[in-house]
Amino acid sequence: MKFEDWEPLYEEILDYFSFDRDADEEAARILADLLDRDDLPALDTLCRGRTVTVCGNAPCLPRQIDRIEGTVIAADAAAEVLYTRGIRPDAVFTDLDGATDALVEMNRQGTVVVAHAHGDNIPLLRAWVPRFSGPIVGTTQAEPSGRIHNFGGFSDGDRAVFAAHALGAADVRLVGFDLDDPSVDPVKRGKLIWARRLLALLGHDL
Ligand SMILES: Nc1ncnc2c1ncn2[C@@H]1O[C@H](COP(=O)(O)OP(=O)(O)OP(=O)(O)O)[C@@H](O)[C@H]1O
Ligand SMILES: Nc1nc2c(c(=O)[nH]1)N=C(CO)CN2
Ligand SMILES: [Mg+2]
Repeated sequence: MKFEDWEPLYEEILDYFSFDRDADEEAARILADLLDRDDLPALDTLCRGRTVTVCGNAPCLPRQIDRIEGTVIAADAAAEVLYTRGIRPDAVFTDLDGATDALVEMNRQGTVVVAHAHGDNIPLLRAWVPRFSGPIVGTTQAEPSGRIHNFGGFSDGDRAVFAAHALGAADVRLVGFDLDDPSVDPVKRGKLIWARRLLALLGHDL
């Protein structure tokens, strides 16, 4: 999605959650300074013309693992659910609130980390980004610039789906998405409401 098409949705999201655009922009600048590389070509190769399965972290994910096909992209903590079951994801979209040493190890083995900067994760960016030795791509939900990309989408899972489409995946499948999950807290509930609206724009009706 082009930023000019994303920006009105982004403004609505900022308003909905009372997030601060200046803080998001500051986070993007900090991430740009922390990164010495842009492994977008690796992420592009994983997606372009391929079947891509994006794994969300709903409680149903373990039961749906047998539906995974093609390139495996995990949304944040879904990566560990997969890894502990013998699947190392090809890429992980994360704002680093679910980051662990296991993600550093997956990245060392070749998993592309797609690290997202926003106004509420600046300390996490500083703590984790320097630890990744493998392929890494930086994203923002604000205006993209240089090596900091914006494919559209908001939460880790829907950003992964937006990126797969933007990078020319032939088919994008979703597993581990339960947008009516009653076990989530109110902020997460809001994020899942937005996920449903955003994913519908790409033809994923969940
Ligand atoms: N029922 C669900 N509970 C949690 N995540 C879900 C669910 N359904 C889909 N997802 C997707 O899986 C992603 C990763 O989930 P995780 O529990 O790791 O969340 P998170 O890192 O706290 O999310 P975020 O940082 O995006 O708020 C979410 O961002 C969301 O897009
Ligand atoms: N400012 C801000 N932006 C976000 C946040 C958040 O908590 N704060 N959570 C997100 C979910 O991945 C995505 N973007
Ligand atoms: Mg997260």
